Amino acid sequence: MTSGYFSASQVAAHSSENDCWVIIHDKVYDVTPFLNDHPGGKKILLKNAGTDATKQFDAFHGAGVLEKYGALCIGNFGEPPKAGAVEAASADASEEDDEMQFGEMVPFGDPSWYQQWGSPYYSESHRRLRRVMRQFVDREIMPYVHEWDEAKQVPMSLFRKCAEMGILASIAGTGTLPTDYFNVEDTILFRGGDNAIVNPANFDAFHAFIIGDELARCGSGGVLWGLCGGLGIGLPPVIHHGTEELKRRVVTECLAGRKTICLAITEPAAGSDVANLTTVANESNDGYIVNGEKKWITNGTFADYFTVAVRTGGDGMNGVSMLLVERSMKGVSTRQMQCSGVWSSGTAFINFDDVLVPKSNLIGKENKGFKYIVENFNHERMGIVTQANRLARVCLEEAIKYGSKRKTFGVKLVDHPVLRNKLAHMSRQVEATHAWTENVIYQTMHMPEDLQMIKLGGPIALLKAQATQTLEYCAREASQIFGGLAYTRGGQGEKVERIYREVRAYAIPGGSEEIMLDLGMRQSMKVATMMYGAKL
Ligand code: HEM
Repeated sequence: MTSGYFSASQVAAHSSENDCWVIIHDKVYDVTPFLNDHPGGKKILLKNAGTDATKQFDAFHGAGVLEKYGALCIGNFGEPPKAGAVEAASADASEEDDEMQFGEMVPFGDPSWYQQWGSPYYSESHRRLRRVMRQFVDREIMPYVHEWDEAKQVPMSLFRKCAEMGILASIAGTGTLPTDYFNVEDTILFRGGDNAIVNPANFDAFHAFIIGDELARCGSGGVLWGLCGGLGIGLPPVIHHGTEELKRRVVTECLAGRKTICLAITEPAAGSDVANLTTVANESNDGYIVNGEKKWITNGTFADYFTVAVRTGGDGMNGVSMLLVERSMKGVSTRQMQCSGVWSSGTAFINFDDVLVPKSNLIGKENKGFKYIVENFNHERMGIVTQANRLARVCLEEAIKYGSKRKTFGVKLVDHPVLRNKLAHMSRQVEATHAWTENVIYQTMHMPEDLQMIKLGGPIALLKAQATQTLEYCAREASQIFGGLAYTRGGQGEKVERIYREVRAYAIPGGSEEIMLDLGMRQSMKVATMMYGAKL
């Protein structure tokens, strides 16, 4: 893009098939090389050639299109700014960090603390972080999501960019930063001590929440699972229980975005019933010989490392261990599964065929694997809650934006009471889920860890069900509002169509809604009687 300025008459002079310019949102685009490729056709562009086509453009396109086709932009429309105006504008921008207002101000399109509501949870560093994360997602992720989804993979370059930001360390860090395994000074978010966007010494669970929430604005469970689905659940067991050698090698490489890891527990027959898994690791002189199959393994198609639940002992949960299997080991094979959603996350079927794994790849102690798996459940479920509720919010935001421009029978969609009723039900659920999430996050920061396992397990299970049912509701209602546009891939209904297909990828893994609801109540009843003395 150039920074030149063009007047209306200059643009009007370019209105032929060989030389076609249009003005959209005060920018000038030379669409000549794009005429034959325009999905809406050549004619419609020529009809608007040389004019300000903002209104027509907005009627047919989603917000990300201009970002994606930025190369067509040749300059600005109108008069160049007067001297001094640029400095004044940048002074305003630097003050923005302190502002209570941030985002597009679509009602309920962002959490309430973005819209001038007070909150005890957030300070200046949280406000700085949301701004930087938003820029990152808008530039580096949002324009490419559809492409990655169709290609069924996220590029490795995204992992490296997220590592440079410091995002990978935040995802793997279960509420704190694993600073022993990456250099904070190499990251954009955490370098510079007191002058950092977030001083690593002050990093808290709300910073991690903002990172997850802002990432999920991309509107793709595939990208989110692709980036976080292995790292957030496969790496913590290594960080917490791996040998120093494993940590130095594996954790460091994964946090640098050079290698990827996944968690392999679920099996074709046992499903997620860990106590009944059948993948075996038999001890031999040289290590363990692993045989078995794993299914629905997120990131399994591309991961370099597999944190695998294996049977090393007798039946039940006390015979389960965790082993780090490496793709480079002979006998490991993976194939992509064809799923209804989260396409770019690399869901895999995995075969282990006489894989020899050295003893040094044992994670923690033999037959203690079940404990290590359960330990990370709360963290995993809070990650799902964060993503699911933001995806629900994306559906709401998209529906409000689309409903505010689309007219039927001469009336905007949002002016039909029946439509507003849908938006109202979406809004109240998203806001309630967000407030409950913040409350639980606050508890994770102030409650001793051993108590968290007991007291928060039930509420977090219920919260997971709350978030995924909110997502299901919002995806459905947004699809109804978008009509045919949410029934086709790409275009204006792109996010809603994709999210609708991805609902099950949130409602089932990490504990299905049915199990979460039952566990949530059972656990809460137990805590009430045993810890608070309720006479039930
Ligand atoms: C820089 C200029 C433009 C670019 C880069 C562009 C790009 C695109 C893209 C990528 C699509 C596919 C759907 C989507 O991803 O949203 C599309 C569809 C379309 N565009 Fe454009 N477009 C431009 C200008 C215009 C203008 C000025 C009009 C005038 C009305 C127009 C009318 C349409 C129509 C009617 C469709 C089909 C919508 C549908 O399938 O529902 N486009 N355009």
